[in-house]
Amino acid sequence: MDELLEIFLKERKSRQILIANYEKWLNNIEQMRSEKLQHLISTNNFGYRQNIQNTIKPELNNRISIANLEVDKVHTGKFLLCQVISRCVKMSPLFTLVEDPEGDVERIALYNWAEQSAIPVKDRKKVLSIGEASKFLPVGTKLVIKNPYYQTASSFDAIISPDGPSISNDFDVIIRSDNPNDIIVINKYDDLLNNIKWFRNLNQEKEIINKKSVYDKILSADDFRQSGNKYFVSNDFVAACDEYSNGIELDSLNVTLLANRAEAYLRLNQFDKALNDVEIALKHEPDHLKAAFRKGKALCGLKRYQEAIITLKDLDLKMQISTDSSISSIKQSTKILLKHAEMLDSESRYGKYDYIKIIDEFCEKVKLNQDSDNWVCETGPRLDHADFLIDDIEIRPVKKKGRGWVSKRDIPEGTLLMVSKAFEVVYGNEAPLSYRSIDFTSKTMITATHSELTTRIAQRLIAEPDLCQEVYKLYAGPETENLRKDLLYSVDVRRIEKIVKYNYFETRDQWDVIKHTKENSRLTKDPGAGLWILPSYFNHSCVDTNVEQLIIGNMMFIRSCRPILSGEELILSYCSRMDTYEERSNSLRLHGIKNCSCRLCSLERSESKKIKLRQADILETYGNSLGPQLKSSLFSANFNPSIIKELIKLIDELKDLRKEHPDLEFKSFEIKSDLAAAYVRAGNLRQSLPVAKELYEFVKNARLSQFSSNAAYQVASRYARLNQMKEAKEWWDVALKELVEPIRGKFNEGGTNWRKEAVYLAEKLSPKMVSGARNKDLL
Ligand SMILES: C[S@@+](CC[C@H](N)C(=O)[O-])C[C@H]1O[C@@H](n2cnc3c(N)ncnc32)[C@H](O)[C@@H]1O
Repeated sequence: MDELLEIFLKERKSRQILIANYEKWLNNIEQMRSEKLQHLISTNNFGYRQNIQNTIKPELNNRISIANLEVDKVHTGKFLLCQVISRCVKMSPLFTLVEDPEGDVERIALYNWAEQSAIPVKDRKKVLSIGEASKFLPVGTKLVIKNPYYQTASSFDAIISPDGPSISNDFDVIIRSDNPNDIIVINKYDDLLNNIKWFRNLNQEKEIINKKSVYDKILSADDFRQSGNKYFVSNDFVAACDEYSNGIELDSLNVTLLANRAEAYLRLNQFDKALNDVEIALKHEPDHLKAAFRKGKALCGLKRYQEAIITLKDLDLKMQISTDSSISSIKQSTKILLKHAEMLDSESRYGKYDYIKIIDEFCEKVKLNQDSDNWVCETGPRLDHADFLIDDIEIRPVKKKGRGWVSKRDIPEGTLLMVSKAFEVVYGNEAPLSYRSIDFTSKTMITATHSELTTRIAQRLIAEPDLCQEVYKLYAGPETENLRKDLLYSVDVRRIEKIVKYNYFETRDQWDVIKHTKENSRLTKDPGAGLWILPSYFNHSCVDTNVEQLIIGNMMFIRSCRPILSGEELILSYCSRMDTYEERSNSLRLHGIKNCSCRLCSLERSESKKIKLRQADILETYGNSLGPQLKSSLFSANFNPSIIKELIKLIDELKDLRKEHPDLEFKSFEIKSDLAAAYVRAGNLRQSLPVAKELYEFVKNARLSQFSSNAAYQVASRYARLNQMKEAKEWWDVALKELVEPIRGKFNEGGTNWRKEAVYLAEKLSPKMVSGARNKDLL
C-alpha cells in the first residue's frame, strides 16, 4: 500500500498519457453492451436542479492550477478554471477530462450535477450513451470548479470491471465535486476569461442541455403543473419539484402548485420545504384539505408530533361535519395518519414501541425480487418510527476518548436507552460496485458502500443545509481541522468521508430474514453501512461492554446489557471479541483506535511469547487438521470417535493457558461446539448435554447475544431427543427469550402470556428454529 501511495505522490501522468488513457476508456465503454455496465448504476436517483448561476464572482487570485492540487485535500476557497477537452460518461458521477490554462490535464467527477429531469425517464436507470452524456458538458465548455477536492479513486479500467477495483492496484487521482453550486459554467464573454490564454483554443461545441429551452413553448403556470404531475406519477419527484417551482415562479400564490410541490418535497423527505409550501397555501385557502393533510405529514417528518396531532385532529373534525362524499379517501387517510402521529409521539416520549408491528414491517420490506437483487419495496427495509432518548444519559467529555455517553443515574439491565433512525443507510445491493477511493491517512480503501453512503449524506445536506451542523459535529479523525464558520452549511465531502469512516455501523442481517441466494449475492458480499447520529457518540471496548445495539432495518435500538451505575461510561463494541487480537486491532484501527485498552487487549498484549505461540499452535492444529477432519466425517460412515479425546485435549489446554482469566477465554468456543456435535455423532447424547450447556453459559457470559438463542435451542433439542420433555421445554423457553428479549426488552417475571408474542416474533425472525422446535414437540 505504501508503494501505491508513493506512486500517487510522484508526478502526475503526462497530458498525453492521460488523454490517451481516457480516450481508450471511452472506446471500451462504447463497445460494451449496456447490460455489462449495469453494476455501475446506483439505486440512488437523486437529481439536483442548479440554482441560477452564482452571482459571487471567483477572484482570479484564488485560482489554483491542476499542477498545484494536493492529493486528499479539499482546496477550500480556491477554484479551478478549466475547459472540457473530451466527451463525458455518466455513471453515479459525470466523468470527463479537463485541461487548465497551463495545459495540465485531469479527469473530473461531478456528483449531483447532471439534472435528473434532463435525462429521459426511460434512461434514468441506465448508463447513458456517451453522446447523450456529453450534452451535459460539451467539449470546449469552460468551467469553474470551486473548492476542488483532489482524491484517489478507481482507475478508469477498474471502474468498468464487473468486480470493481481491488485494493492492490487500479487507483488513480481525480478531481471531485459533490456540490452542484460549486460548479459554474462560464460564458465565453465572461470577464474572468479576459486575460486567460488556453493551451488549446477550443470553442464550446454545442449548447449545454438546458431544460428551459426544452420548454420554450410552455408559458402558463398550469402547463408547469401538468408537466410536474407527469414527473410525479413516474416517481421523479425532483423533476416534479422543478416543474412546480417553474409554475410558482409565474404564479406565486397558486395553492394547487404549492400543495403539489409540498407532496413532492415530502416524497424527497424535505420536510421543511414541504411545511413552508403548505403554510403559504393554507394562509390563502385555510380549507384546503390536502394542504392540511400534508402539513400533518411534514410535521411528523420534522418530529413535531404534537403539532401534527393537533393539525390532523382539526382536519378530521372539519371533515366529519362535511357531507361531501368525494372526500372519503382523504378522510380515511387522515385517520390513519393521525394514528401514526400518535404512535410516533408515544414512541418518542415514552420509548413505547410496538415490536410486533416493527418486525412485521421489517419482514415485509426486507423482501427481494426473485430475479434481481433489488428490494421489492422500493425503499428497502427503511422504517418510519420515532427516535427516543432516555433522560438518564448524556454526552460528556471522556478521558482519552473525546466525548462519550455517560449515565446520570443507576440504570437497570435491559433498559431501552436510545432509539435512533439512520441519518442515511446504504444496503449492500444499493451501491454501484464501480466507484471506490482511498483514505490516505489510514491507507485503507473506502468501499463502494461507504462511498455511496458519503454521496447520499452529501445529497441530503445539499437539500437540507440545516442538517450540516449535527453531522459535522461528529468525530472526523485527529487530522481533520475544525470547520470554518463560513463553511458550516456547505457540503464538504472529504469531511463526510471521514465522518463515515469513524462513525459508521454495519447493517448486517442478524436473523435469517434475508434469504441469501446467488442472485442477491451483493447483499451477502457487502453488509451495508449507515450513519446514526446519537449512537455515534458511544465509545468502544472489546469486552466489559454495558450496552448493546440492535439494528432493525434503519432503526437502531440501544439497551443496557447489565446494570449500570451513575457516572459510568456507556460502552459498546465496534468489533467481535471472538476475533483474534490482530483482527480486532485491524478493525479498530479503521475506527481510529490505535491501542485499545480494554481488559482483553491489555491481557493479550501482556501474554508471553510462549503462551501466544502455544495458542496459535493449538488453533492451527484445530483449523487445519481436526476441524476439517471432523466436519467431513460428521455425516459420513468414517467418523472416528477418538477425535473427541483430541478435541477435549485442545480445549483443556486453551483453558489452562488463560486460567487466570477464565472469562476472557474465547478461543475454545468453536472447538467446543464441534465437540458437542461429535458427541451427538458418536451417539452419546448425554455427554453432549453438559458441553452444550457450557456453550450456552459461555455465550451468555461473553454477551454474544447473537449466538445465545441458538445455544439454548441446542440444549433443548438434546433434551428432546433424550425424551426429557420437561427440561426440553424449559430450555426452549430460554431460547425464545434469548431471541426476542434483545428486541423488545425483558418479559415480566412469572407471566405466561409472553410465549405467544415470543413465538410470533421467532417465527418471523428464525423460522428454521421454530419449525425444528415444532417437529420436536417443543411448542
Ligand atoms: C464513533 S466515535 C465515538 C465518539 C467520539 N469519542 C467523539 O468524541 O465523538 C469513535 C472515536 O472515538 C474514540 N474512541 C472510541 N473508543 C475508544 C477507545 N476505547 N479508546 C480510545 N479512543 C476511543 C476514537 O477516537 C474513535 O475514532
